[in-house]
Amino acid sequence: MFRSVARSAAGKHLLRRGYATESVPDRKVAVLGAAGGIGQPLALLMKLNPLVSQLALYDIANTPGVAADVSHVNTRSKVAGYVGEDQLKQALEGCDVVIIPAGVPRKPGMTRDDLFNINAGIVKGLCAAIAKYCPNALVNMTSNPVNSTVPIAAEVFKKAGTYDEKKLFGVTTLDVVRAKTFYAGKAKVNVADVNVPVVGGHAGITILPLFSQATPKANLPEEDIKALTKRTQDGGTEVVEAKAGKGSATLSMAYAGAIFADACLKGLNGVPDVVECSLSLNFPSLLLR
Ligand SMILES: NC(=O)C1=CN([C@@H]2O[C@H](COP(=O)(O)OP(=O)(O)OC[C@H]3O[C@@H](n4cnc5c(N)ncnc54)[C@H](O)[C@@H]3O)[C@@H](O)[C@H]2O)C=CC1
Ligand SMILES: O=C([O-])CC(=O)C(=O)O
Repeated sequence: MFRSVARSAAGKHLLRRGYATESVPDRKVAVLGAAGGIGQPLALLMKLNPLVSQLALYDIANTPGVAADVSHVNTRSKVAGYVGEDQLKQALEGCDVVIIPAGVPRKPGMTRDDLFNINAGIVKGLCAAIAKYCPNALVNMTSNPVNSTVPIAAEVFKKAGTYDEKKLFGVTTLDVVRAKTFYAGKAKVNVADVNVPVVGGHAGITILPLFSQATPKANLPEEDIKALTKRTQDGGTEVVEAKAGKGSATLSMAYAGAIFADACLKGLNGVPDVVECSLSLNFPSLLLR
């Protein structure tokens, strides 16, 4: 299991498109788990994205209120809230991108793997519905443990005959966001100029920030690189402990999820050279090594 780079398959004839609403195609995005700690700010950020024309907010509870609230923001997309399994079909039909932050977050003392029993079942059910109602959508898996929920989704899609490895992503953008922030602080460079590729998975030592490839170059000493690597790997735990039982990262995760979804939409729209790290099962032969 390792991380791949999501690239747009841009045809030569496709123009780089900006954000002018008149020129961008219609795109439907669904957020599953939209009433949660990540779901709500993510819904707002996707409402602010001019590449989205329809925004479907699905949860097992509380989405009518979230949808009514977000729908008043004066941006392009039309917002609809869907609540309960009976409305999942409507939420998913016609989707181009489905973002899944549904499931329980961890508390201090837990690992992401401790969430497996509950979240595996949630993700399995949602992916079965995706296979049925929007089999061509890009799926941005956010629910933890991402290292396991992505393979679960892949198996559900394989069983349904809809699996496309290029369309299933484990959202690891928060590791990139953290690596960029921590590196900029240590290297004393403008964070807006920083790029740090992060490969691997999304738990502990499977998170591999490549500070040797970071730009702008800073020639940090080995001990600084080690400390930055550890802080990036432990970033989720840092937030879980600071929240002291009230959940895990939500705001920074919503930001990261919105960045990754925006990259997906740009890729679908044919924008060239869109590059974001994500967990992918694209190269299964590497799993055997
Ligand atoms: N990939 C990453 O980098 C990160 C992943 N996470 C993960 O994201 C997940 C969500 O975290 P939070 O939003 O903080 O949790 P939360 O508990 O605040 O929200 C989760 C939402 O999922 C909903 N939900 C539960 N079962 C559902 C189902 N069957 N269908 C649709 N919605 C359902 C709940 O009603 C709730 O509104 C957790 O598993 C957490 O570990 C959190 C931070 C970063
Ligand atoms: O640590 C957690 O449980 C949530 C998460 O994945 C992160 O913040 O990276």
